[in-house]
Order: sequence, then C-alpha cells, then structure tokens
Amino acid sequence: MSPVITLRDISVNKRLANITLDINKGDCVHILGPNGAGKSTLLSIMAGVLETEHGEASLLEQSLQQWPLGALATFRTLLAQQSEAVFAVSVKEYLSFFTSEPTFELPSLLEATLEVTGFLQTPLNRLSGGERQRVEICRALLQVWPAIKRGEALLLLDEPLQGVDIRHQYALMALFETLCNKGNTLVLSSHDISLSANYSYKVLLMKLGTNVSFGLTESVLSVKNLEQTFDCHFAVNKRDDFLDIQVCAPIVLNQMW
Ligand SMILES: Nc1ncnc2c1ncn2[C@@H]1O[C@H](COP(=O)(O)OP(=O)(O)OP(=O)(O)O)[C@@H](O)[C@H]1O
Repeated sequence: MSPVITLRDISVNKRLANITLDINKGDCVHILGPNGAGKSTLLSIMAGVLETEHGEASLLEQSLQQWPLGALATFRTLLAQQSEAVFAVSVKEYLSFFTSEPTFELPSLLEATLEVTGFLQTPLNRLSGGERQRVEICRALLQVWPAIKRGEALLLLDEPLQGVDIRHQYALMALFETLCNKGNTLVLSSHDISLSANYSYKVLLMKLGTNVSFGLTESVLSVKNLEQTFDCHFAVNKRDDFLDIQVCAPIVLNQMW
C-alpha cells in the first residue's frame, strides 16, 4: 500500500532542511525535539497549510499544493498550538460549527475521553487553558469524525497534551491508539518523551530543522539519538513492555550564583 504522506527533500527557509520520510496508513507517529526544532513547521507542511520552498510533499500520491482545501477538510484535521480564545460563543455553539450533523451530538468515545459535556454552555473565553485545549482537540476530531469512523482520517496534532491534566493525557493516548488501530493515521508533536516512548509506533526526532532519526519507537529512542537531539544525558531502560526514559544530570545552576 502506498504511503499516506510522502515527503521528499523538504526544505523551508532556515526552518526545515532536507526532510525525507513516509507516513503510512495507521501509523501513530510522535515528533520530538527541542524548541524551534521544526515540529510545528513540519506539521503545517503535512497539513498543506504551508508551502515548501524546496522538495515535494504529497498526500495520497497527490501533491499537497494541488489538494483543494474543501476536500482536505473532510478527512485531514490540524490542531495548531493554542491561541487566545476571543469568541464569547458557548462551547456547544463552537463545536456545532465543526459537525455536519443537523443536531449536535457528541460521539460517546470523544465524551468519554475529553469530558467536555460539563462546560457545553460555558463561553469559550471563560474556560481554563486545559479545558480549552480539550475543547480544541474535540473540535479537531469532530471536524473529520465521519472519516475517523471509516478509518480514513489524517490527524495532525501540534502539542495536543499542552495544559491537559494527567488523567486526560493518558485517556487521550489510549484514544489515539484506538483510532490508529482502526486505520486512521496520526502525527503529533510533544515534549513528553516518556509518554511518547510508550504510546507511539514510530518516533521522529528533530533538531535544527533536520531529521535526526525516524523509525520504530524503541530503536529511535536510543541514548545516542536522544543525547544528540536534546544535548543532555539520558538513561533508557526496558522493563517488560515499558520503556523507561530518564534525563540524567540536568543543567546545574548553583555554580552561577
Ligand atoms: N511564521 C514563521 N516565520 C518564520 N520563521 C518561523 C515562523 N514560525 C516559526 N519560525 C521559526 O522556525 C523554526 C522552527 O519553529 P517551529 O515552530 O516549527 O519549532 P517547534 O519545534 O515546533 O518548536 P516548539 O517546541 O517551541 O513549539 C524556529 O526557529 C522559529 O523561530
């Protein structure tokens, strides 16, 4: 089967350099890397909202530049990093914009994971940061829910765990795993290496706009690759099925006082 996303030698002015990789149907890929590594830029390229300067980015074997936005929106969704909520509309009204159903009904799988029913009547600009993020994830998934049910969606999520409490983080990881098992394709960025180590099939490590390593999670998250990417020391241990990643010797500040 041909890949869902094909990137060939992608470069964007000082932001991405010579990225080549394939994302396959049903993949659950986590992008990890320091601030400014190019994770959001790469997700924007994959979503077709940012043009490449050099190289070719394709979705289902068609150049991303040639996909009509209306067609993309039926199966590809992008969760961007959060911006300030300016709308005073209720959460229910806001979510209703993103569903094609005549009456608003939250799929039970989404409610079980994101628990947004309690604030459906609350104005969007009165939510806490984490509540707002849960609504935004709900919005992103609702937009392509019919495609998700068919196992044909492409979910591109930029730091979906940002601001989300620990219980909902684990619920989300389980949801993403379930969606990928149904054939949906997911690419997300994160700063939580430990969670990604245990909830992704594949990892892309990025640094300074380049691909440090891409492949199956366990082989990519080696001490060597992690140290090269993040410039700090790591210990990686495998216990049964659990990949335990510790950061050793963090930056010492006391000598600077
Ligand atoms: N709109 C923009 N125009 C020009 N340069 C940008 C723009 N947005 C980001 N950059 C630059 O591109 C580089 C990559 O940024 P990007 O947001 O992709 O990194 P990131 O890995 O997602 O970082 P973070 O972990 O901090 O979210 C950074 O050097 C950044 O300053």
